Amino acid sequence: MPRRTSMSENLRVITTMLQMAWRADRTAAVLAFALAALQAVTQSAYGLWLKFIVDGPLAIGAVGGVISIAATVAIAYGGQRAQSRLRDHTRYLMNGQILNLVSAAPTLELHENPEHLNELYAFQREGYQLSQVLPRMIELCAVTVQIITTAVLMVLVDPLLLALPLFAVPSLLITFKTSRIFRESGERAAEPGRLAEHLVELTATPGGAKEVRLFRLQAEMLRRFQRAHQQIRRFHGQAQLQAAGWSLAGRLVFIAGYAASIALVVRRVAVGEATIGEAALIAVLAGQVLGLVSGSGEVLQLTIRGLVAANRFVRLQDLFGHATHSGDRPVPQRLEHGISLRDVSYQYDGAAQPSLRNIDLDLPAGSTVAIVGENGAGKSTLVKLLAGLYNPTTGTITIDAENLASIDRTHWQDRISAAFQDHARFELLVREAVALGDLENADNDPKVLDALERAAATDVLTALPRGLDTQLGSGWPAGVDLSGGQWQKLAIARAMMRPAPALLLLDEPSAALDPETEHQLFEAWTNAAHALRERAGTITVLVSHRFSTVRMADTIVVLHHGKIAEHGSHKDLLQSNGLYAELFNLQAAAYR
Ligand SMILES: Nc1ncnc2c1ncn2[C@@H]1O[C@H](COP(=O)(O)OP(=O)(O)OP(=O)(O)O)[C@@H](O)[C@H]1O
Repeated sequence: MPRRTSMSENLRVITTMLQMAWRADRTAAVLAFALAALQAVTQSAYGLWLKFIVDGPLAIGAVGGVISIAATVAIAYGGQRAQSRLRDHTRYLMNGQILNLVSAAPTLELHENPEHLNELYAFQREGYQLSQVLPRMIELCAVTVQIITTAVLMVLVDPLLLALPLFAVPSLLITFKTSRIFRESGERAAEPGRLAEHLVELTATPGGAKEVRLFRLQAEMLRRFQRAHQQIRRFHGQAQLQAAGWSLAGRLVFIAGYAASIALVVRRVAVGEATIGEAALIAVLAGQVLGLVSGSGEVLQLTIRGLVAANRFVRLQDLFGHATHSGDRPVPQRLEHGISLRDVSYQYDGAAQPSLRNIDLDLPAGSTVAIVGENGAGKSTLVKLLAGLYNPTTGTITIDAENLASIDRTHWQDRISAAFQDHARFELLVREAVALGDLENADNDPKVLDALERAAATDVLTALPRGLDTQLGSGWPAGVDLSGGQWQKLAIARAMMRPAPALLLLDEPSAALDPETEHQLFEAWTNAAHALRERAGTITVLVSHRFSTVRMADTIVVLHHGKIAEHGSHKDLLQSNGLYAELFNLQAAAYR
């Protein structure tokens, strides 16, 4: 449900936007506000200028006329340029801030909370309105300046003329009415609009395009697209007709007031109480009043819409800003003892029951640990807890006796390397996609090649047209797409970039590879981990469903419904003849 914002929240939003403008481009911000105010004054002064020319005291001549017009045009043009520069710079600054905030949060909880996701989604859709807030606020200031100067000039001629704006009030109210008509028609057109967008996307993306061709769906897609568009046009057409009727009625009321004002001034000129110049002044001002009153309504509405988006931005800032706080204790350079979990449970936000319960586990420094268990047993959740991507709901995780909750989370994550089954596909150059695993070595080709080798991914490289310089992703010029397994090998290579992490997490990173390759990879990693035992005390954690690989680990942890069913070496677990022995024998029998 949309929540109401308080006055102090609105004030904070406005201050944030003004600070943002100042930081984005202070010259453009000052110019935009100053020139808008100047433009408002010159517009009102135009009538005054006309009066003095008609009544004679002002003789500016042709040169003076040209200079005044040129100055007016320069002010208007300069103001527009400053506003659009300010809008662009603020938008970049804000998008950068959102990206920074969202990715700076060390845990994933906010990314999985539906309420926060809706907030983020709505912001992404409305974000463009944010760039309208400042220009609208500037316009609002300008309109206010113009209303005041216009009112002062009118009072000077005849205080009765102040009644004219009252005739413009129906037009102002009608602006609110018509914008409601358009908003409602927009809401009704949203569903066919989304459908039309979805149909275009389906035919344009490789996955959809394949099926559209094979099932010969082109004509059907076009028919559905046209039907959706007819609906959209009908909604918009009805709204436009209704709005036009209302606007006409409002204008007729104003025209009656306008005619009465002119008649009033003409009568005063006839009886010698006013000059012809004053009549010209009122004709100009009265014409501007309608534009001012109905225009300020429109600007006000756009400002409100922009402020709603700005409010969301401030809330996201609070939400993600708050989530970035973590402890400040350092991570030991070398793991001496290892990682311990004591009575750790984890329940996802909104989940009916915990995904992990009362986990007690020691991962000694320098060891290799395999985690096995059926789908949904809690393996990935355990991996993410170790990575500090979630905080345990209860219980503690300690790193060499230091509680993970008091360790600086970003430093801990700097000391981890990881590869996941649902890895990211970075559509960059191959070199960059791998080197992201250790930005300090982004330009170090020998390190990138070494990481590719340790990921058994050199075959991916040799098949690519430009080696490390190949652009990934077929949607980019000269870009190439890779198979699922090849993408996975690059993700593993990324994890291999950090030479001596404290923790190497491998969550089914080789599920798309054949069992033989996975076996060889884990064998190499186990040897490397043992070699690193003295230097870094690296703990290697592997999640896999393949028992031929898992058996190599020093410790195997068997998870069952979120609990540790048993743990120990392959030999010990086979001897104890529990769940592990049962699963191992089942898989071995299937391979025989
Ligand atoms: N983001 C989430 N929100 C809510 N529940 C989740 C979330 N992620 C996982 N779960 C639930 O937590 C439980 C453990 O999931 P987890 O991904 O850790 O299992 P897993 O052992 O890695 O499974 P798999 O072998 O299928 O990858 C499951 O019941 C799952 O439905």
